[in-house]
Amino acid sequence: MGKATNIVWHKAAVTKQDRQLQNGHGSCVLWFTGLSGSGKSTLANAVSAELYRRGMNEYVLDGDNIRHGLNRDLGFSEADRTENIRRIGEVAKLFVDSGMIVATAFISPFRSDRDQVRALFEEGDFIEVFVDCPLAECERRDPKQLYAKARRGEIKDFTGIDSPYEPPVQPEITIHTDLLSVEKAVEQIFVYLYRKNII
Ligand SMILES: Nc1ncnc2c1ncn2[C@@H]1O[C@H](COP(=O)(O)OS(=O)(=O)O)[C@@H](OP(=O)(O)O)[C@H]1O
Ligand SMILES: Nc1ncnc2c1ncn2[C@@H]1O[C@H](COP(=O)(O)OP(=O)(O)O)[C@@H](O)[C@H]1O
Repeated sequence: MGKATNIVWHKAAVTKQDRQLQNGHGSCVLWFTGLSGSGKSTLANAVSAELYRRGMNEYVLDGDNIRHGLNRDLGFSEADRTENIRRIGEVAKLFVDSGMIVATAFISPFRSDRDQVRALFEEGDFIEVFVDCPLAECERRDPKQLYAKARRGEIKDFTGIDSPYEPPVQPEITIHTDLLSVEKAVEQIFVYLYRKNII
């Protein structure tokens, strides 16, 4: 429950359906979740670039970037990660309402937080994409050298090392990035979007 009282929802003159009709495609959130280095940002951006190339309305919300602005007041405690994901869920909902296909790239390690976000959306609008990659491979990639720092004890509460990651139970899409190329993974996501008549 929010803190404010005496607020009344204002119905918009232009609806999500109006925008989808004008755009010629549906809107949804592709919610990429997985360990650091699993490939969330790479895939979110690759999908987004291909949607853009085909003339569709898309946007990427990325953990590292959002934490520089909107969520700069949040750290990596359990409570802060929960608040981080709650806010992004609300932002993603606005994007979906605006008729966009939005790709989010957040570790979002807690199942209950992801389920809370799912509950904000209409059936079918929330597409959980599990970027499944073994910790050993993420650590081998270590694109930002963060695992190395975490192993040396220079970063505390690092996901997969000393902070938990709860894998999705029934994600709409699972991508094994240790086995599949980026191109094939993008193809897999496009097949899903076509099959669901979103694009
Ligand atoms: N302690 C700790 N644990 C995990 N990740 C850390 C941490 N400290 C910094 N980073 C960097 O922050 C990125 C994760 O931010 P997110 O907003 O996606 O995290 S969360 O969803 O709130 O758990 C994450 O980005 P990705 O590597 O792209 O996942 C890291 O670069
Ligand atoms: N099949 C793949 N899918 C996604 N990323 C891959 C794949 N194979 C190798 N990589 C590499 O793994 C790293 C993943 O980093 P990034 O996308 O930033 O992950 P995350 O956003 O999950 O932290 C990149 O350097 C990327 O080039």
